[in-house]
Amino acid sequence: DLTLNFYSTSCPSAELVVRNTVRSASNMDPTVPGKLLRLLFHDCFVEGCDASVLLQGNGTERSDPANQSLGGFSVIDSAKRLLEIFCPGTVSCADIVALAARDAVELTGGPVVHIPTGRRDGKVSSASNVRPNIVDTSFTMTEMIKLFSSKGLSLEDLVTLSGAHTIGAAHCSAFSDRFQEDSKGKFTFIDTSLDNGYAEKLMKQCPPGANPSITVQNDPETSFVFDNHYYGNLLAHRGLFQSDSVLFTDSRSSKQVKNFAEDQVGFFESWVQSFLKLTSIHVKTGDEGEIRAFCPTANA
Ligand code: HEM
Ligand SMILES: [Ca+2]
Ligand SMILES: [Ca+2]
Repeated sequence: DLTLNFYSTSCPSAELVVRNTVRSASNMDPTVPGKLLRLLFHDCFVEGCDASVLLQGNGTERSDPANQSLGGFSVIDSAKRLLEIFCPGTVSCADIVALAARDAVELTGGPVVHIPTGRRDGKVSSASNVRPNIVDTSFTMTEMIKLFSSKGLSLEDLVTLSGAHTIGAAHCSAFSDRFQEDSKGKFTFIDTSLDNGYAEKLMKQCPPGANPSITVQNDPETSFVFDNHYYGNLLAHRGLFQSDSVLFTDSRSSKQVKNFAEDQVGFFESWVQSFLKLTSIHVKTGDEGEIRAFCPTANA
């Protein structure tokens, strides 16, 4: 099992080193926290929270198109490099990913979460495991509930963890399925439930043929602050992805969305619980897996 302060004797500075690395990287590049938080999600949903998402090479998870827009790898590598100096062969990459995401939330104003550690690094990473385990923005509510429940996460966890979209950014391609090109080459929004002003703004930011590297902010007013503003957006019909909007349009979750929009403390309390569940999915402990020496490759 995971335990609080797993490294207290083997590597007392472990959590501090991760925190300082995340802090200085985020100070230099404010897009870092969003990247680290999403990296955790994509790690934990595929093979559990085991750093499988970090492995490089042909046919690994990282090579799957669904993972092309992930980032934050260099921050994890920097923390690992330091930890290998202080306490060689001790702190897993899986724990670094979880701690870094936890710190990213706290650094952007979100709740403090004390997470247990002791995760071991996996040796399996296969691109073919990515699609069946990662939610696509086109998923229906029922499909999302089903996938989350296969990870031990409830509908309430789904609504809470989607609140991660209060920070970070997305590429135009991530929501282009909500646009439609008419016969004159004019783009319109298919999804008429979307706020008009917001839809127009998005279409301006992502014109046809736009540079594929352009990103838009998930939560335009406070995209660098971990707050409950995301839920206010959903109420105002300004959810960026179809999978965000549906949380408010579906009667199974609309009440929770409304509650969180009105009550940031309630959202934060729920976040702590759901984040603990997310970071515990299928963890490897004891003598399972290994402690990698270098996060992008399994030990020889
Ligand atoms: C519930 C279904 C979810 C879907 C369909 C979804 C989908 C997406 C997509 C398409 C992007 C944009 C990626 C890009 O174009 O660069 C994104 C960004 C992001 N997602 Fe999610 N996501 C979901 C849940 C989550 C969860 C549970 C978390 C974490 C707890 C999360 C954290 C993030 C973050 C922080 C970003 C911003 C990344 C950045 O700034 O680079 N998402 N998500
Ligand atoms: Ca994994
Ligand atoms: Ca925000």
